[in-house]
Amino acid sequence: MALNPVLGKLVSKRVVLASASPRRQEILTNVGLRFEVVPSWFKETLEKSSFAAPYEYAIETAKQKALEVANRMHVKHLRTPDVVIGADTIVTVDEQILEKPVDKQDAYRMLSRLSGKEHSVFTGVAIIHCSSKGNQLETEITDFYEETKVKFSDLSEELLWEYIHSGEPMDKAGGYGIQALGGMLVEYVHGDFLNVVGFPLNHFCKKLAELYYPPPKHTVQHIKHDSIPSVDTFENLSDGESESSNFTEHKGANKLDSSGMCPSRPVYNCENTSSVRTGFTVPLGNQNGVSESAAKLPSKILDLMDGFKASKALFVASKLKMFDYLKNKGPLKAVDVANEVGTSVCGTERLLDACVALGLLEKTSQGYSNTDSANIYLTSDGEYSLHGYIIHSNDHLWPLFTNLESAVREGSRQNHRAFGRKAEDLFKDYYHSQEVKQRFMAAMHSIAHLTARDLATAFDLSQFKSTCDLGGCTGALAHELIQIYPNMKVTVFDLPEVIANISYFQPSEQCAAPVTFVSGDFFKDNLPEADLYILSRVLHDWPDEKIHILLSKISAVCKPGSALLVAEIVLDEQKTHPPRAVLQSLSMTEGKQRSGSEYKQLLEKYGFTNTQFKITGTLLDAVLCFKKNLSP
Ligand SMILES: Cc1cn([C@H]2C[C@H](O)[C@@H](COP(=O)(O)OP(=O)(O)OP(=O)(O)O)O2)c(=O)[nH]c1=O
Repeated sequence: MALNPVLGKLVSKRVVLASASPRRQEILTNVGLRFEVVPSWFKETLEKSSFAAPYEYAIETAKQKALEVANRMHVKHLRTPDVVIGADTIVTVDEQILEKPVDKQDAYRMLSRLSGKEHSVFTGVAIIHCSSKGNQLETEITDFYEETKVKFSDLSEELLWEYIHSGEPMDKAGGYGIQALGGMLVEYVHGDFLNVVGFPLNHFCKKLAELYYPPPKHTVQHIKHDSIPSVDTFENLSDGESESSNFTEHKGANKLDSSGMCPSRPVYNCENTSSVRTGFTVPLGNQNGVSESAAKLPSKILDLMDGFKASKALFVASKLKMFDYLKNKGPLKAVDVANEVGTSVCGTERLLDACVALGLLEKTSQGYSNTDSANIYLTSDGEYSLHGYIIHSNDHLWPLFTNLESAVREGSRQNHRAFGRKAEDLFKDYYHSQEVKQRFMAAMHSIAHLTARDLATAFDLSQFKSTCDLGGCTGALAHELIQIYPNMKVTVFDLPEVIANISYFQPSEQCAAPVTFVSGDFFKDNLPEADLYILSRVLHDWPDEKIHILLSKISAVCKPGSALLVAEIVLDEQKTHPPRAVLQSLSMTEGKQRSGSEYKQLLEKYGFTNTQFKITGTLLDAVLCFKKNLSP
């Protein structure tokens, strides 16, 4: 591939990306670059007014970020990298530099300044070549910047706040992410799209070409910033070494473009487009002082009012295994489904129609059949079956939520009202009644299996030789880890009652290395040795005293440099998003959901630093932190 010779120059080098930005990591990983991530501790506090131009500020910050990492690795960790890459992205509008917003108000201020205008996004990049002479670190610094112009549509107040509440703006310069929801705000992009996302890949490759393939001496005087070799000339570059032979073929740069990722189109307010259904009387006129806009259907509220009916329809159809019958025998008429399931024909027909209305089933003249999603997620043997979790929701969460009013009044869990027993007794029951035990494990397995790939790939975990998933239940995540990191030894540690029942959940095709299951209680027993510990959906469930016991134990067995991966839904700093986490809190377990800064603080208390977050926007986010190195 044409680009290989340039990036191939870095293959034999120890390359470090001095950035916590998941976007930068992704952009460089996508082109097959191998590197370690060591986020910089340099605080972005340079005096902006002391720079003649905004790009100078971005370049200097990038340089300082990279130098801090190079120095720290050299002095503290006694490991001198060959190349350290640092970057800094800023947005400028009306001669003002915008960095990441500090809170929602700040995001609001930034986005309202950008509304309806063109602005510039600058990324400064520093490539530092390091060497060690005696005890001294020697550096050679190359830097550059890239500018991209972006224009925003006019943004309504409502849209601005909806976007801010999505949580997306908070870790991004200018308060938006063009690669995700923020793409909807953008009218046009002039220049390198990836530069806006945080890393100007094209310019970076040209710089490498300049560094590693300097032009013949007699042409040096003709080289200017804007005439460095273009990417399509890279294939002609060769220095006689055959890099391509030891540089593995990799995927193309997956280069995002504004047309593919972020269609420029006007942003519509969904409330305005909701259709008026017949049967509703909507006061449209101005009678009785009711304005036209006040009389619009509040579709969100109406949906919430009906939400419980929809959930229960899904639960009951799942419990009666209707999706299983339809998968195996569909299309079926209501009477056939009723006969299979042993239910009334009229009740079954109503339930099937409700499932069609909810988009779970399809109805034709031949009868009812599953949608593709129903086959995958709703059948009990579907590839990513959520059946177990749906049954848990019906049998366990539904009765608890029925008592929500008492929970709010009393501030406590409602197990005694819902099940006639205290919470602890009930928890013990999970391991006494075989049926309840299987149900609970199936529920945990559903979510673990569905989220396993996202979690296993949220960070590059290839540096860890051994991993222990604490409370890893059926081993769904463990199996995925072995698929992705075949050299990793993975142990699942869970209660004996759980381990005794895992066989049903094991994949039919065994991986190259089997998962090891070890039984024990992570609050009481010794933990297996590992370089990486995982706590997935554990911390939010336990009170502070229990978390103290658990994290103290993990911290005690972790050697410096070992890591802990926490999988939870990370709340935004206001702790009101995403709704799934906030609604889960209502079940009033003794634990709680936490924001990013709360997780960081909690983990630091137990000696874990370098905390990195991967907000997946799906069911679980990932937090990776490392056990602090002892001072040299
Ligand atoms: C404008 C814009 C910025 N960004 C991101 C890129 C950068 O990650 C971030 C700007 O902050 P930076 O300070 O450049 O980088 P960072 O804090 O994320 O990581 P580090 O300092 O450790 O290198 O904003 C987007 O992801 N999309 C966008 O559209």
